[in-house]
Amino acid sequence: MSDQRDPAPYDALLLLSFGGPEGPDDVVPFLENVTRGRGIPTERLKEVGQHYFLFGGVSPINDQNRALLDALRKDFAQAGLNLPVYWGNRNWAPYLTDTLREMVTDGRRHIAVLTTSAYASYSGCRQYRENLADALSTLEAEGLPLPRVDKLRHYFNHPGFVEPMADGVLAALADLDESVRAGAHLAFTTHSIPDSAADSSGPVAEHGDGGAYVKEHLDVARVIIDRVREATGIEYPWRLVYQSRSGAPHIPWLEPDICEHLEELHGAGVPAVVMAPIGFVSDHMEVLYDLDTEATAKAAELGLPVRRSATVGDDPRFAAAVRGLVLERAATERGAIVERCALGALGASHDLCPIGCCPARADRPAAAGADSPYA
Ligand SMILES: CC1=C(CCC(=O)O)c2cc3nc(cc4[nH]c(cc5[nH]c(cc1n2)c(C)c5CCC(=O)O)c(CCC(=O)O)c4C)C(CCC(=O)O)=C3C
Ligand SMILES: [Fe+2]
Repeated sequence: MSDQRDPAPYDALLLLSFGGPEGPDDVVPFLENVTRGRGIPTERLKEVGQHYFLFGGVSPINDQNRALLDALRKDFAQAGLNLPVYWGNRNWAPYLTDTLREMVTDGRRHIAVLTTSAYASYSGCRQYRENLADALSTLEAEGLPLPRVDKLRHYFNHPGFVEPMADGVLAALADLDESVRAGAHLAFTTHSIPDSAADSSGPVAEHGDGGAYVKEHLDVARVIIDRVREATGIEYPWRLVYQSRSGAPHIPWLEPDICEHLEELHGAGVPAVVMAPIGFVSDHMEVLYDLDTEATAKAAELGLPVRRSATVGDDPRFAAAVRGLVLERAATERGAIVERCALGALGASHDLCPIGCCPARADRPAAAGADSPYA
């Protein structure tokens, strides 16, 4: 049994997130950062800009990350784990490169990285690894010592991620009127991605046709359905559906969209729906706009009662799970054999993305994987 407080070889944890605007003037430059070289239609960008302006130009994601940082620091302190926690983003301040520079200047040399993205996919994994490689190359050009960065495994099936979501679904069901509750459907939602990105997601050797992204979400949905059945005695009908599609209409993305799904359920006489955004770690703009605003308005128009279940956010069980992931990886790096907890059928995800995992459209270096040009 390894020491439950020994983070060696790690000397810091980096919380790596997406970033978001903090006021109206930030919205357009933020969207430019996000979409550089991605070929998203201008119409879609204007529309997404409007979603942000509707909320005063402020993305909820930054305060959610600040809350998660507090939760992590509190959890580490209570557990006697002495490991400083930093925060950097891909698309807005505090920028990843600036945070990594600060970490190196503070003497950090072996960094564990937690991304606010739980599942495998280009957008949820390799793109973060590409940004890590870009940041390392900037530090290298500045003549700074390079830290080693290790990305923690995907935690979609970690109990500290799934259990708070299962509780959230139970709470949302309990909030429905009794007259419709027993007939309700559960709609698990996640970010739509291009079919091509879904098919090539994760290590293909492990997941084969269809890729890891959809399989991982289905596995989480089944665990939650089981928990809900244990708690209520009801096996609720469910489906995995998608939201937040962008990209040109002629390119196939994962479907159906949540709004279409609500229409279909309503047409079939379903009396109520719980929308469970299992693809999101906190209440991102996609949750606040695409579900709480758009899909909720669609449901109101149909006269269909809906509830949206909570995301994990800064739940103390999630903070404890992050501590577990750091200690698990630290022990692995020290050569110890460790228990890797995971719910569902897929088992714990890999530590190191193998070559060809979530291939990109362009040949770009990515750090923290088997194909990393860095140590
Ligand atoms: C899988 C996935 C996650 C989950 C993994 C993770 O969390 O990283 C995620 C997260 C997020 N996506 C976010 C915002 C945006 N994503 C966009 C565009 C895109 N996302 C994609 C996928 C994903 N995105 C894809 C395939 C595109 C098309 C362009 C491309 O191929 O790259 C665009 C451009 C406009 C639009 O098209 O919507 C914006 C503004 C925010 C911040 C929200 C906030 O402010 O709270 C967060 C957390
Ligand atoms: Fe996105």
